[in-house]
Amino acid sequence: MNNVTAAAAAAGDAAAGIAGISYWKLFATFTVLVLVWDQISYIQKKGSIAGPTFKMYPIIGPFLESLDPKFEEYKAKWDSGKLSCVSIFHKFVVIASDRDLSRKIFQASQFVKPCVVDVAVKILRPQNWVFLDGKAHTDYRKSLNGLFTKTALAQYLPSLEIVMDKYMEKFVEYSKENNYEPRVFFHEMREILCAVSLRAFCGNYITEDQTRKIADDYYLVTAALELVNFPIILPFTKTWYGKKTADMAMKIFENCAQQAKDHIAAGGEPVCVMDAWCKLMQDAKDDDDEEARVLHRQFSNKEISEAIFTMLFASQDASSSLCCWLFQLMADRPDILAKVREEQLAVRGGDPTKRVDLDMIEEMKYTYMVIKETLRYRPPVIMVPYVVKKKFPVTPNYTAPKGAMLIPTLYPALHDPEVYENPDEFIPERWVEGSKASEAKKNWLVFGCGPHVCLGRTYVMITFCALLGKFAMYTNWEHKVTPLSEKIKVFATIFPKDDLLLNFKKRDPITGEIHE
Ligand code: HEM
Repeated sequence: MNNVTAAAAAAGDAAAGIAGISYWKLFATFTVLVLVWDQISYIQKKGSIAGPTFKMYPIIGPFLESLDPKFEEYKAKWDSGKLSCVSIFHKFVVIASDRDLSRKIFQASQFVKPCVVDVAVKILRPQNWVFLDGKAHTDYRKSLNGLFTKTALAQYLPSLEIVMDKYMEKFVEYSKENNYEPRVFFHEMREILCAVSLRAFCGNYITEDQTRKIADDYYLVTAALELVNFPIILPFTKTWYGKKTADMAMKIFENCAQQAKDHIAAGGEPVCVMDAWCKLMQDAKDDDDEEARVLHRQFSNKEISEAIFTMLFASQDASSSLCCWLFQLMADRPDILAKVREEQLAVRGGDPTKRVDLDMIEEMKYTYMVIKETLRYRPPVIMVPYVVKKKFPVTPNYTAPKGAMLIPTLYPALHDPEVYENPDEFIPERWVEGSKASEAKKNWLVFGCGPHVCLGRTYVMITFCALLGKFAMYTNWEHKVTPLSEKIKVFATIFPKDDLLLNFKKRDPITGEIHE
């Protein structure tokens, strides 16, 4: 007898006993029916893919484990089969750990759309563009793409460099206060990334106090939007604090949007994302091209603030993750850092005070490879949850049911030994032009692919080349290696498990001398 018929037979027996019994028996029977239904439903949805034969814990499934996700448990799941599954409460989750299946899911917009936790709609607001699907989403994306082209990014770089300079001083100062003993830098890395992003998005319209407030409180949003969270916002819960923080940030952004509109209306040059957006709107107003007028219609301050919040939301955790691993890896591999330093002086023609620009960044070939390898070795986003809109034949043998969560993974494709020799080693040189790794475009899933591919992917590469370059020249940092440094902690994205113990000192960019 197979599992499905066994469960159905049990349901039949239970139903037969209902007549003429007391309330508690009725209750017990009802409970049994629900439990049996839960197992049958799971077994049917699971079909032939990898996963437990029955739900080990009825109804809840591995809910308790999912509250504290462990990288090793995810990895074991990926290794269990190209498609595997798990069921938590009524949610049936299918995980694809194969490169081609992941790509297929990312690109199947007729069958899937990004999955957001119920509470995200309340925090990011229902009318937010991230919840758009199909053509409406593609059109909105077209209007945002112009804000992240290389030409647009070049305009933001000078003000980003000022933020980087300030944080180099700060990091040295923090270390001095701690007598240059290694201390946790996880929070400081999140702070610098938040400050850099907010300067890129809002320019000088956002004050330092506002930036600090958002940077300090932002983790409340991450915590509120964890995959497993209570869907109703009750006072003083994680989601309540998350919503308060998001509302506070969007209020600030609304105000910045008006200032950007005024600046562009007065003939000012764009120096941040909001400026660039207002300029596109202004130019489109007088444009003969109907499409340009539609794409760059007059967006309200509220709309701009909500879109900017999604950019912060999308960038903050992933960029902080990259930053933590990058500084850890560079400290642990002085040979690689020495090459970065050499290149940084060379692209400035030996003058370290030369301000960074796009042409200079395009010459930073080695630094670029270091960033790329960090993203491959420790991809900040390891999985992206999608939801099935209509029955989706993922393989000839398996159709994902409507309503299931379908999760393409990124990590396995980026550690594929057939493409990346010794995938668990950090080797920037594997990215030289024409190499096997650089030709394997299909494996490069760090930023996803398809209609929702990361909006900030070029921005990430450019800002991190600038950031690493500046820190490498002007500071020296040491990393206290612990048994947990290389272990992975999952907090939306991935971080070193010991929260990154560092100290920073000033460094002379020409002589390499280190000062206390
Ligand atoms: C290391 C840093 C980053 C990583 C690894 C990363 C990765 C990703 C991934 C994997 C996705 C999902 C793609 C898909 O479903 O196909 C995504 C989406 C997105 N990212 Fe990033 N991201 C990073 C930084 C940023 C930054 C700095 C921004 C700022 C603008 C940004 C904006 C977005 C947006 C808006 C989306 C949603 C796009 C859409 O739905 O159309 N990301 N990112």
